[in-house]
Amino acid sequence: MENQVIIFDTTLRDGEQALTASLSVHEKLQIALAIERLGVDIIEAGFPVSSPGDFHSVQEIARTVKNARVCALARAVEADIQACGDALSVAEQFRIHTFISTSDVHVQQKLRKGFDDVEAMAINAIKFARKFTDDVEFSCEDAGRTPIDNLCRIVESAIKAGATTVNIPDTVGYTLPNEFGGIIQQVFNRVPNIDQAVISVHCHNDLGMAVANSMAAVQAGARQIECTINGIGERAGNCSLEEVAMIMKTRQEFLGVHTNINHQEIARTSKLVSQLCNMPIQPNKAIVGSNAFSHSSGIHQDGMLKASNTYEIMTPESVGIAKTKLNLTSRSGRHVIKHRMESLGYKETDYDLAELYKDFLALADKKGQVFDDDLEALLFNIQQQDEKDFYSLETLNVQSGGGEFATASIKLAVGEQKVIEAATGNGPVDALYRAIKQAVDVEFEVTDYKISNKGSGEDGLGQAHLVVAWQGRNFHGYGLATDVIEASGQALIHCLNNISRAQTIAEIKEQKKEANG
Ligand SMILES: CC(=O)SCCNC(=O)CCNC(=O)[C@H](O)C(C)(C)COP(=O)(O)OP(=O)(O)OC[C@H]1O[C@@H](n2cnc3c(N)ncnc32)[C@H](O)[C@@H]1OP(=O)(O)O
Ligand SMILES: CC(C)C(=O)C(=O)O
Repeated sequence: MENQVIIFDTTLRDGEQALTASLSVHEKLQIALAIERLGVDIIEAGFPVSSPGDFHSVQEIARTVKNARVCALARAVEADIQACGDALSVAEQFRIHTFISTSDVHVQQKLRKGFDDVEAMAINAIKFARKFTDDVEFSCEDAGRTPIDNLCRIVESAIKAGATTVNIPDTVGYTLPNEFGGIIQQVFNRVPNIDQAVISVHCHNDLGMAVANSMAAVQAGARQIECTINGIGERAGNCSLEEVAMIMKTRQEFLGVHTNINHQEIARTSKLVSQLCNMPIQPNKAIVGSNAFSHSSGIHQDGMLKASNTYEIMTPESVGIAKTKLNLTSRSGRHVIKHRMESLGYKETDYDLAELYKDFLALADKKGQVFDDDLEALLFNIQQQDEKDFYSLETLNVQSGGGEFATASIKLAVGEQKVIEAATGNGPVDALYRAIKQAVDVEFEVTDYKISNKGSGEDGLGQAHLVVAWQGRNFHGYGLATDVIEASGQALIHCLNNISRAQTIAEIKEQKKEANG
């Protein structure tokens, strides 16, 4: 049996059906070109009869894409097939994909026909499509719920009528992997002319089994998987392309099959589709989620530092992601802290690991993830332990709401002095930050500001995270208070104190250098 699995991408057809905003022709072309670069074999570009816009984009994609075969979808209706033929004829080679439902519920309730009528429509549609191209795919919609005798009967008739690919969709994501694999197996065992067509599968993810069902089908002999980037598609989506591609790469020895996918293109194709389709990717999504190659707990991080294959079955580089991330959290251990300090340029003799780790845990318990800048700030704090904070916010008054601008007045302790300032801004935080900037002699720039809540209900606290840039370095600060404006003020003061400590350390280093000649 052929061991290449054909990857049929339907991001622009089934994926596009689930979008809330329509994609322009230019955006669809951009996606098609990225998918072509990814190395898919077939691109299903749309449903030309559905609108002039879709007809035009299918035509543009068919005209432009050269390294993948372009395909378009049609009901078992001649006008739909004619529209596919017209849109695709600009390409040298193309595929027409026609379909009709075969399950009892669809045939009786939706199409309001008998199975014999449906079979006749399928045969007619396939024969008509063959007038435009010799590459015709036929799908038995809702095959997963179709009585097996009917399924085998229509597959045989479709192949006899000229279908070169026959697709068995689990349209509503209903089957279990061994059940779906069993259906494919039975089709192979019972359809006499099965060797004259490629058997394809198209699984939906309503019960989260689209990928597992597709892989079970491949193990039963299917040689085409229909899938989408990031698994987008009707309802809970389709089988995710990046997942099946990486399963077949990572478990190649076990499965004995391969694809033509350029795996290193996966991450950037996924980002492009997510951005253009306005469909964010969940952080824990396999392969392309922002957490897919991040490790957060001490035991895992220690393992990763000793040998990355302890916790990674594939490398981030293999899918085009720059590198593994080791997140510093209160579940991290000493090994990763030491490693991170090394990467920040500190030798073990520059600090006391036990002391730094104690402070790190206290901070991580309070704020969740600890960043490199926080870690350095902790070190500065330890080195300057006897010195109290240079800046502290003593009082704060902010007025905002309704008017054109907000005002803030503050009393700030700056070393031994008390400084009073007031400023206006386009919002309360802007006014407050302007007042603080006036009170301190530091040229900083806020580069990131995030507010989140800790806890819920009346006891909930506002937590502000801030990154400010000063002299080419980033300083991170946070503030926690019941009032989000106060939390924002504390976060900036925290950054300023970290800058002040960095300044002092730099001065001490400079003095030492001068003293040593
Ligand atoms: C499982 C899938 O994802 S299938 C693909 C789904 N994609 C789409 O539907 C997107 C594009 N669709 C459209 O633009 C429109 O639905 C069109 C142009 C196809 C049809 O529009 P309309 O003519 O207004 O019909 P409408 O969508 O309301 O109803 C569908 C009709 O097609 C029939 N139909 C559904 N599937 C098929 C099929 N495979 N073959 C033949 N007829 C079908 C239905 O029975 C219904 O017919 P009826 O009008 O006699 O009751
Ligand atoms: C048209 C077919 C392939 C389909 O989208 C489905 O059954 O989900």
